Amino acid sequence: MTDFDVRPVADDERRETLAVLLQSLHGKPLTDEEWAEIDSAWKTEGSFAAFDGDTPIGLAHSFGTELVVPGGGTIEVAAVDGIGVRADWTRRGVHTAMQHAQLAYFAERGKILSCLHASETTIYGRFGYGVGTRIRTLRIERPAARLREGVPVAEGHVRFLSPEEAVKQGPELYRRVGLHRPGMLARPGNWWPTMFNRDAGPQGRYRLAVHNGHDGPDGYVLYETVERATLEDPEKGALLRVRDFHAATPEVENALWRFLLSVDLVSAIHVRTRPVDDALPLLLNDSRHAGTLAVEDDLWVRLIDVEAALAARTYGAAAPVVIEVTDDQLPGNTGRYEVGPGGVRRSDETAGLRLGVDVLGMLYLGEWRPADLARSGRIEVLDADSLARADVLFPTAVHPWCGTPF
Ligand SMILES: CC(=O)SCCNC(=O)CCNC(=O)[C@H](O)C(C)(C)COP(=O)(O)OP(=O)(O)OC[C@H]1O[C@@H](n2cnc3c(N)ncnc32)[C@H](O)[C@@H]1OP(=O)(O)O
Repeated sequence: MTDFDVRPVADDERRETLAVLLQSLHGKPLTDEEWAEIDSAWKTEGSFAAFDGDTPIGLAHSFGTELVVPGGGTIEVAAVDGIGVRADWTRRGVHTAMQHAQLAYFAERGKILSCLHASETTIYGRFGYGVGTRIRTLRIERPAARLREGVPVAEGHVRFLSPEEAVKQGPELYRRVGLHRPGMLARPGNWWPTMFNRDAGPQGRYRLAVHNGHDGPDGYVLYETVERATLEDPEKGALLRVRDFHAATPEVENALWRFLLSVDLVSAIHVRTRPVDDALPLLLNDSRHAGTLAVEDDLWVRLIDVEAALAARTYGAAAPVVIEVTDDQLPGNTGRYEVGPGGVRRSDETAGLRLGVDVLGMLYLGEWRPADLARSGRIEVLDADSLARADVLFPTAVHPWCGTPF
């Protein structure tokens, strides 16, 4: 018997449930003006809230979008963009109840996968989520860092867009960049007012620098500068912090790095959300000018329909393996699957590897080598040759990367 209820969020409960989420993240409720900006974009589809009587005490919010899988195909997914429980209600099963309702809903609606960025790594594993992609945080020392001679740089020029132009042109810019890595997400219409316009729009702190090539805009970087001068060091240049950085080709990316490195009165550049295999250190005159501050978990992946998800991606050239998957929350996923370049099917054969659905989420986009997950006890190896084949089948040539905050 619980002393709270969990149910879908009604239209007229959107603002008060969002206030609970913001409070759980130590934010303030939105002003009328701020709410007006996102009102029509903050939908309720796939969102559940917990109530004590009529009072909201927790929210699990999501929106629908598409995700690129290895091989370049896209699948329909739910992006869980906000989970929070009021601090005086935590550790009483509120989140667990909202998760169960939300996962069951995703399964009923035929979602193949759900994904999220986690505030803490200890929260989501128990619900079947695993670390599907990671990010690398880079810090670049200026003014010493510059591009090496011979680095291929796209022809074109970089121009700022005004906040009004940025808000209008953001969606088209992202579309032109294209979804070119596993792990990238399409950004639906409601993503822009809630995530991008807030930073790049008229009240935002960020500048949008767009690279224009022969065929028009083909990359952009959204950044802010933070003053670092102090009484003791009045000449210290600002910190340039990158928020969103996308380019259609490596050459355009290099052109945008060249631009960032050229901004005057900047002592360091900080960029948190780069792919693990980001090429920047290799582009510089001295690779030590780009230090890696961290490699962290980024997109957490939860397979909702294991068979459909496995069938949607491609695999490396090796003979198939049979894996045995366990999923306590969505037991229909529990079973054995034969996985290989020729396709995926349910199987009655003996399994070579045994793993939980959370670990399958780690393998799914290609970020991890199965051998590393076996060494850490996450995969049970029943047949060593299956593990060797899985090491060829699952990892991708480039690291998967999301690149979209939500
Ligand atoms: C996608 C995103 O939005 S990421 C943002 C997530 N939200 C936040 O970080 C906001 C602040 N935190 C919160 O709102 C809450 O603490 C939540 C949502 C993380 C957890 O909500 P709760 O209602 O307390 O979770 P619930 O009571 O269902 O606990 C489930 C289990 O997870 C554990 N757990 C929950 N939160 C944490 C945590 N932060 N660290 C470690 N364990 C945790 C609980 O101990 C419990 O374990 P048990 O079943 O073995 O006792």
